[in-house]
Amino acid sequence: MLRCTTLHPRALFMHRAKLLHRGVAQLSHVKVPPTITNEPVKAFAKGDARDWDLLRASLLKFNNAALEVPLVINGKRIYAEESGKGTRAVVQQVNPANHSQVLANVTQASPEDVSSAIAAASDAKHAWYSLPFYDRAAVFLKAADLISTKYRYDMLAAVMLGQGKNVHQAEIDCVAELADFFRFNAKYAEELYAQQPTNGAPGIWNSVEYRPLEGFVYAVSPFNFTAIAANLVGAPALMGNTVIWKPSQYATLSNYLLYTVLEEAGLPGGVINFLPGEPQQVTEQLIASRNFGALHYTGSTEIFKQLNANIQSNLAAGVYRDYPRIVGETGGKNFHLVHSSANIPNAIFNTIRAAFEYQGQKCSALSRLYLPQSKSDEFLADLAGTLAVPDAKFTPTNTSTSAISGGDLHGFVGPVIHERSFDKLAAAIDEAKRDPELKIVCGGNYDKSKGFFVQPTVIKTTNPTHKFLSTEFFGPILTVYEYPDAEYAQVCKLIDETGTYGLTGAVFARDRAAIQTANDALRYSAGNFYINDKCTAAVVAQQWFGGARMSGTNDKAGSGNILSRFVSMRNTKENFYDITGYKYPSNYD
Ligand SMILES: NC(=O)c1ccc[n+]([C@@H]2O[C@H](COP(=O)([O-])OP(=O)(O)OC[C@H]3O[C@@H](n4cnc5c(N)ncnc54)[C@H](O)[C@@H]3O)[C@@H](O)[C@H]2O)c1
Ligand SMILES: N[C@@H](CCC=O)C(=O)O
Repeated sequence: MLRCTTLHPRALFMHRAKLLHRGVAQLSHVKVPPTITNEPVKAFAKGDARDWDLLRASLLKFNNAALEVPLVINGKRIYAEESGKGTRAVVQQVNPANHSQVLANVTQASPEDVSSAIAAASDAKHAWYSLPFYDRAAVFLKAADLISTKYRYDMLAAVMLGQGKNVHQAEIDCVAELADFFRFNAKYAEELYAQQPTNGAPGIWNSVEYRPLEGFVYAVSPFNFTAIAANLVGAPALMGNTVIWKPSQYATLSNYLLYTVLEEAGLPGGVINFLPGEPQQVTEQLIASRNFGALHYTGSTEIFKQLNANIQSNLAAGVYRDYPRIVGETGGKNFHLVHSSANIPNAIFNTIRAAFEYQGQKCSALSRLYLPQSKSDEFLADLAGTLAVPDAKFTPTNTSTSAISGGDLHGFVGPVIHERSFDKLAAAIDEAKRDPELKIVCGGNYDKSKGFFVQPTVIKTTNPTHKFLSTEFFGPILTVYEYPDAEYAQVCKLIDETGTYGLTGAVFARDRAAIQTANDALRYSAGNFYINDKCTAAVVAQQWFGGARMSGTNDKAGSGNILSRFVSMRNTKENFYDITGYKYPSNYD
């Protein structure tokens, strides 16, 4: 393996690419570091003064001035004011806890920029996939280390301010899960490449090459997890693909920071092209390209369905060279099922975390709860009582991120992401106040005067098929249905048949027969099923994540499986024996 560490990353990349064209020697079978393990989550407990100080310094940095965020195409930064390539709009990202604070002015891609990104992805392709795997993996392994060390507090601050997370939620996302994706993907890629044909014949050598897809990968990321954005771009790029990345307008600050970290880690220009822009316009243009090879999407179900339809229609019209791969993880209506044998305090605390941490804005968030009638009154009274303590109480001026610049960083809940979401949630709460089949157990307030705050709200319904039990609100609203204890098996069936999603779910019980009944009846109701644990917080490499039905293609982020969606295998057979005639033994005179 040739090492040349004194060159600038781009120069190093070009140098290595040239060597490859000349046939540089491969002198060892390099393995990914044996130390790969889950990144430890920092606690930010009361005594962790150094961590808090570093975090405050980073928060101040972003609080002081709005960042100008450019497009990055072929490694070149393009700002709105540059002339010569069409007109470009600018969109602002604001702090959802304080919507008068602008955090970033984000340049939006013009149609000419989209064309340039397609060309850049195509131009960078050969040199990138020709690099030894060791070199591609090194970029992502180094980026993971930069995130967990040098840029840890900046990443946390960007996510807390821009995406409305408290420090714990930011830690498990933009540090731990993000670093885990980059590190474990390298390990899984190595395992995938090692898979070779196992049978052979004398004189024959078979091998399989895991080619990147021939076209570019289009990555569309959601606002809620920076780690997911990292995996959406990182998984295909690691496998030798080039990527065009359209980040969410509500997460651009942290996403751009991630891009710059990847650059510092040695990512060559053109491999990942950072392309914020008007979603529909950018997408229509990209998926109309003959070079479109795959969609790697995470976001809402309706948009994914529409993208599927548009891609299939282009396919039928003969637009593409290949059948595009479509990998998408989408919405959920996740459940907790509590059996009468459950440890009730455990179920209550897990329910609060699953429904209300990060304001219910996780695809995995709990939003429907099924309680046995015998335990329901006790459960709901304790739940409401726990939510009423000052920490979790709805007071917009002292919730965690609402007062970030003022210094109160220790709350449990924060704002929802934007006004559209706030309005939708407020309308749902108002509807609950009017609907005779619904009763608000606790919560029910909202306020957008300063930030987009919705109080954690628990709503009881008497109707087992009420639309509140099947609609994804993506916010801190939990709907509860009380079932007769004797109808446990029927309620499993009810859960399975309510709604269109199949993402996450949990059963709480001590009785093993009850656990088994749920396990069996809910086999297709959740791609991630939990027993006596909350339905959120899957960890890379531990709980492989994703759901089926209308929750996505279930390719399992955090596992090696997803990498196989971004390669197209080529089998090579080499024959060491020459033949001396064309006839077979059976062809005799
Ligand atoms: N299953 C999972 O792993 C998972 C993980 C995170 C989020 N989600 C889901 O994501 C949703 C919340 O995230 P969000 O609010 O960012 O979702 P969203 O659907 O509003 O946006 C997702 C992405 O799609 C883009 N987009 C919007 N309109 C588009 C269009 N017409 N064409 C192409 N792209 C378009 C957005 O700009 C963004 O980049 C929820 O439904 C949640 O369940 C799922
Ligand atoms: N790993 C996260 C993914 C959340 C998606 O939005 C979880 O399982 O809660």
